Amino acid sequence: MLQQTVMRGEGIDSGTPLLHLRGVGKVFSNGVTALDNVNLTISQGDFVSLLGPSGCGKSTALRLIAGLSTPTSGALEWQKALGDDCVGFVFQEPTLLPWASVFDNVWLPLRLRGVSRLKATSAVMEMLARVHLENFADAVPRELSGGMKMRVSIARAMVTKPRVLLMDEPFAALDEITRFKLNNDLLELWQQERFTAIFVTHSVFESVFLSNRIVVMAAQPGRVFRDMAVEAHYPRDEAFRTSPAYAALCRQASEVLGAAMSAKAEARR
Ligand SMILES: Nc1ncnc2c1ncn2[C@@H]1O[C@H](COP(=O)(O)OP(=O)(O)OP(=O)(O)O)[C@@H](O)[C@H]1O
Repeated sequence: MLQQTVMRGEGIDSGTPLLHLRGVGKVFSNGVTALDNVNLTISQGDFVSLLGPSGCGKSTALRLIAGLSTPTSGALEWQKALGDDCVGFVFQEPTLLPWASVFDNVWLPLRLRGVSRLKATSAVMEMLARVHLENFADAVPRELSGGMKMRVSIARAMVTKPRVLLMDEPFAALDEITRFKLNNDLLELWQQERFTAIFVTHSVFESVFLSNRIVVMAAQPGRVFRDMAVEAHYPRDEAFRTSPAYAALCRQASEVLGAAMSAKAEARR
């Protein structure tokens, strides 16, 4: 099994299946087959990236996993029923309430569950500390950089301690240096909190840096092209980012992505 070959950080509970996608398909009413016969198992504690060209169904897959959409064929099977708080979602845009403070933005999911501001204080401040924003609780979004806004968005998604964090190209709009920092912070958070991460990206470099598995997808129809293990130890840091091992893994993933894109071209002929 793939997960057995993956080297993980100390104490992360991985390898137990959490979610199976069995023959999952999604055909939209306009006739587009966004996903065709997707078979995938996500294990507890995985950091899985969905990598592929535009239109290969990455966001559609994430929306199905989030329960925001239903498959037109096949089924998603969770090993244990997930409660309402068990899935967090981070989008490409941070989508913060512009008039509310950082604290109040992060409090929002707890507030919607009836938790008072006072009772939420320790959870909110703990989450802000985890994303290195404990000194910005009273700031409003316009006072923050793009990277800080995204940190708030991650803190808001994590404040309910979800078991699964779904991220749809959360760092795509950020400059490269900010993106590197947020990649580091996200990995640190993942190792501390031990959630399962499913991360959509177009970036080979980001997927290799973050993930223990990369699901490379092909388009037309959207499908899984290759499920690759990223065989590198956590924690991963700047030394890893500049290592020959990282470069070799990026080259390997680029080659698979290239093959997935040619598979698309062949399917068109
Ligand atoms: N609601 C919808 N109705 C009709 N077609 C849709 C809908 N949502 C997505 N599609 C189509 O399904 C296919 C897969 O879309 P999806 O957004 O999942 O791909 P993606 O890999 O996330 O793309 P990108 O990387 O560009 O965001 C595309 O051809 C898209 O146009």
